[in-house]
This record gives sequence, structure tokens and C-alpha cells, in this order.
Amino acid sequence: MREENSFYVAIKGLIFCGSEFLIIQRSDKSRGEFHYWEFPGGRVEFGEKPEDTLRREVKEETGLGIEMIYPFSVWTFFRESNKQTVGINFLCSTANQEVKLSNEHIDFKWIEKADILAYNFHPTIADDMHQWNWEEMFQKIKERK
Ligand SMILES: Nc1nc2c([nH]c(=O)n2[C@H]2C[C@H](O)[C@@H](COP(=O)(O)OP(=O)(O)OP(=O)(O)O)O2)c(=O)[nH]1
Repeated sequence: MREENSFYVAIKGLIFCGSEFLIIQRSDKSRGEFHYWEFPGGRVEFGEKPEDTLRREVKEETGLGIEMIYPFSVWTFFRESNKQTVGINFLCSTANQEVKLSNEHIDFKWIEKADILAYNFHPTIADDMHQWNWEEMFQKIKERK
């Protein structure tokens, strides 16, 4: 029998600390896309405000507290043909680089933008990253200091 369609909203954070931002590597316990690098965040639960989702997910996945700056991209992702996620990425900052991972991830790195090609992101994220307005994000981060 064909599985029902499902639909989620996800909020993810590009979290800067100084000129570096945080990437985390999915484990075997993730829902899919195993071992790819990604950005912290996750699905909105019913009744939740998106800002609260991001703070909750970032806390669960990394232990970090964040400041949210602005949403900079909107995306769509299909897992199989019947599970759609619509996502929003927020630029964020944090004062602290001490990360405590959950069992959904196996590694983390604080990297500079010049380093992204060294990491294996899911192709859909890798494609999107080239479209992001990095200049604008660096400017906003600089204004915060
Ligand atoms: N096109 C595009 N796809 C993205 C981006 N970020 C992002 O995680 N994805 C895709 C690839 C990820 O493996 C997938 C994760 O989807 P999801 O948030 O629903 O699933 P999850 O398993 O991480 O959810 P959760 O357990 O953390 O709640 O979404 C992005 O910026 N652009």
C-alpha cells in the first residue's frame, strides 16, 4: 500500500561565533542523509513558534544558546517522494564554542566560509549555499560585534 504524504516545517541556524560558523555531521541515528554535514535545527512541533523551535533544537543538538539575527533562505526538501520539508534558515550568533552533541550527530566543526568545500554536505544544501548572500550575512555579523 502507498504511504501517505507527510509535510513538515523545519528551522535551521547558521550560527556564527566570530568569523567561524558551526557545522555538525549526521549520525546513523538521524532520520536520513546519514553522515552528511549540516546546520543545527529541526522540525517545528504543532503549536510552536519557529523561533522557539530553533532555540530548542539548537540546545538539544549542540547545547548552545543563540541570538537569532534574520532569516536568509527558504528551501524545500523531499525525502522519498512523499515526505516534504519546507525549511527556513536563520543567521544566528553565539558567544560560546563549547558544543555538546546529541546522538543524532557524530562530529562538529567551527569553520570559515573558505573551508566549506572540504566538507560533504547533502547536494541540495551544497547547491543552496552558493546562492546565499554571504556578504550580507558577514555585514550583519560585523554590525553585531
Ligand atoms: N535545499 C535545502 N535542503 C536543506 C537545507 N538544510 C537542510 O537541512 N536541508 C535538507 C537536507 C537535510 O538532510 C534535511 C533535514 O530535514 P529535516 O529537518 O526535516 O529532518 P531532520 O532529520 O534534520 O529533522 P529533526 O530530526 O532534526 O527534527 O533537509 C537547506 O539549506 N537547503
